[in-house]
Amino acid sequence: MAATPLLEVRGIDKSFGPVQVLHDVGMNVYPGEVTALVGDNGAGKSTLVKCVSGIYTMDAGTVTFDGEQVAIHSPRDAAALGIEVVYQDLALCDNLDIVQNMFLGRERVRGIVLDEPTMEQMASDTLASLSVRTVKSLRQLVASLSGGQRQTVAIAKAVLWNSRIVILDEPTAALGVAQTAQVLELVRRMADNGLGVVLISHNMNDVFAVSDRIVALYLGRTAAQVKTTDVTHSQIVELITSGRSGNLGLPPERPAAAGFIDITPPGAHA
Ligand SMILES: Nc1ncnc2c1ncn2[C@@H]1O[C@H](COP(=O)(O)OP(=O)(O)OP(=O)(O)O)[C@@H](O)[C@H]1O
Repeated sequence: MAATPLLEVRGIDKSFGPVQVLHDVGMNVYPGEVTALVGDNGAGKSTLVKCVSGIYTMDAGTVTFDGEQVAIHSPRDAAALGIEVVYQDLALCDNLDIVQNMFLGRERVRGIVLDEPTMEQMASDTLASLSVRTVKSLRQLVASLSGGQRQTVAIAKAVLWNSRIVILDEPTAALGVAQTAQVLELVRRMADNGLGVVLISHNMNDVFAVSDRIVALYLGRTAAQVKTTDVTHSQIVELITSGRSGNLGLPPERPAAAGFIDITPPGAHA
């Protein structure tokens, strides 16, 4: 596990008109780790991710990437840093095959024709790097894939672009037990390959099965950022539902009002 965050967001405020949705939000994402982003419906998870991925402009706050403060004004800025988001609807085209989907909008060309062999090789290498064995042919239409396979293609598509951080929005929400296990394995493997992975999830089993850290949002504020091994299911549920957990033993010098709480003892990140 890394000592230095790959992505560090601090003090993010975001309002829609008169309604402030994010208040002084902070989150660290470490390379080689899965950071679960949890919170009740409307807590601000999607809004935070949209700020980090350049879809929304934040009203205040800083983003540090790889130790340098950066400005993310558009999805293009985020992609240039290697931040990719896999949304719940997956945005795959049913009438295209796996390779076509993975390169959609970023096709490789040789001269005036598409460089199919290179794209196929890159798609194949990416799936192999993730140890994906569930896809039979790269030329299969996405329409013929199961939910888990579609999720796999969407994740591989995000990983393909020299990504450093991949943010997954509820990747197992529509999946059965076996497919959920496969996708969680994939999530773990991405982190093991050195990526910083952010997993938005309402499913505490998934969160505890695969994450290294948990960031809990409550009513648009960071209620806690903790190592997964330092907390229990019920403490996280308490944080999600009330914004506090009496059992967490938060240090008094870092009260909840600071908006960013990391109960990991200093030096224990490594
Ligand atoms: N474009 C928008 N305009 C106005 N309000 C918005 C907009 N997007 C989100 N909100 C509001 O911001 C708050 C946070 O929403 P957000 O979608 O970020 O929460 P979430 O934690 O992702 O929830 P869920 O788990 O239900 O997806 C909600 O009260 C929501 O109604």
